Amino acid sequence: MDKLEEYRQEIDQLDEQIQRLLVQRRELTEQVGIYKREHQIPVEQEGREKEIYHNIATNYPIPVAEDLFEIYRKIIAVSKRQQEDEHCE
Ligand SMILES: O=C(O)C(=O)C[C@]1(C(=O)O)C=C[C@@H](O)C=C1
Repeated sequence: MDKLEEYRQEIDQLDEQIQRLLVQRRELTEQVGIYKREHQIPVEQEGREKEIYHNIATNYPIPVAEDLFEIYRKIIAVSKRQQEDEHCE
């Protein structure tokens, strides 16, 4: 097997783990959404989002942290949309 194929197999394995974790995260944020609805708490929690970005900035050097910020902006946007949709049900 050539080297490129080997790299891609490794990427596939990592992607499986990432997807599994993202689905677990999604299930949790769904529960958070239900809790917020029951307790009339707004979906968007700016302070919590800042904490998440702060944790990333603390754990990774700038170029890596910036890439992670970009990915997390999307993850959090999707989880807020999911919670907003639950709010409408
Ligand atoms: O912590 C929350 O309140 C969540 O709903 C989770 C989450 C996230 O996806 O991490 C989503 C929306 C909030 O604005 C902040 C964080």
